[in-house]
Amino acid sequence: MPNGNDSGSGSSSSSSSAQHHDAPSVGFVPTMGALHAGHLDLVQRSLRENAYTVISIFVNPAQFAPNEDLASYPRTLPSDVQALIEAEQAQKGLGEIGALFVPNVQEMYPPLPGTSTPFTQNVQQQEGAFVTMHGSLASSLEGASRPAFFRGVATVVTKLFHAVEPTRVYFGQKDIQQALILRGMVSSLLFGAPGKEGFKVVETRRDQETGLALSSRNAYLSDEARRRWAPLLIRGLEEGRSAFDTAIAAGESAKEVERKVTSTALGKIDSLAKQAEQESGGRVRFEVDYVSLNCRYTLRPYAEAIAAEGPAAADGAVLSGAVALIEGQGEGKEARRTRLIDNLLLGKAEEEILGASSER
Ligand SMILES: Nc1ncnc2c1ncn2[C@@H]1O[C@H](COP(=O)(O)OP(=O)(O)OP(=O)(O)O)[C@@H](O)[C@H]1O
Ligand SMILES: CC(C)(CO)[C@@H](O)C(=O)[O-]
Ligand code: BAL
Repeated sequence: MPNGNDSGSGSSSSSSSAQHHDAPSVGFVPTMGALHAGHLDLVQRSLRENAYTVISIFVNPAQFAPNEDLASYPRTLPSDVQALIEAEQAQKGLGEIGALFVPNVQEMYPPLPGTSTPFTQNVQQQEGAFVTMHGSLASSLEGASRPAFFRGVATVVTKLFHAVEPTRVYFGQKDIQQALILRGMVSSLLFGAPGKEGFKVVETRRDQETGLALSSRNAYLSDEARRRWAPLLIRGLEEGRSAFDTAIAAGESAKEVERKVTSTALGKIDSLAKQAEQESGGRVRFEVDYVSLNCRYTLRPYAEAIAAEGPAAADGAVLSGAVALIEGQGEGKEARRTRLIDNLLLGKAEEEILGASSER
């Protein structure tokens, strides 16, 4: 058991009425379960930096559109619990798991007093309070493809932060837009727990052999698609990163940098997609949703952001992409569609977002 002192590595400057100076620190890792090594990196980091770590597992219906995969989302609670026990046992520091919070829908979306209306995914029929981020951070990229997604995420995370009152919170770089929005929300809504300094973004954990970003939804992929074809997105982004470094070193204009980076990444993705389609005999195909180079602060398109915000926005950027991998199931069976997202933090973005001193 911790001795009641903050075992954190450096005390947070984010004290608030909810965070007494002598109270033990609480790290919080919100998840939707189906835990993998990426989630466990967040848990391990929290265990190292806090006296107590709280993990939540809640498949939040508000962030799924009615046509999305709420019903089929992987739910693996017994093995999740086992993975957390093992992560805690492997932990050498002082921190321990204080709680695993597994609420149900009724608890997270209680009917308003005097009513009994249950939660509905139909946004027009919803009752109660919901949190919406305005501006380019939320309307671009995933926000453009999944219009109710970030409203659902910001709402549930607000409720979770209220329930847990964490000192520090841990989110993955894999969902970079989510992390930047929630960091912005904490600042915009004057959250005390966590405070601004307590918001941590942890580097994306990848498959060692293929570089594929670990993701609960990878469970939808066949073994072959996961090994051979899904890594196409990160291959494309890596080519885009090289193009960024070359274009910046050559002093190209922001518009040229943006054009070269996105066209290089897209070119690589297209050629690998054609190869996948040919070599799989048409069983695997890809649809590109977006490949985009964006400002590391606002997620506005790179050149537009530099024109509006000045040259400081030029020294780094977020290069991200989303593709659907579609696997035919054989005769008479429906094709299975898996949405993959990934990103690279270019130039100064990496250090600024992940933190110079963080153990990655
Ligand atoms: N590969 C990864 N590396 C680091 N963090 C990750 C990784 N994958 C997910 N996370 C982070 O774990 C937290 C919980 O994510 P979530 O439970 O949605 O898992 P997921 O793998 O992202 O699932 P999905 O497939 O639905 O996107 C989020 O902060 C997310 O960014
Ligand atoms: C942050 C989150 C737990 C909110 O449901 C979810 O979007 C996730 O797991 O990334
Ligand atoms: N990891 C983000 C959760 C989602 O895509 O629904």
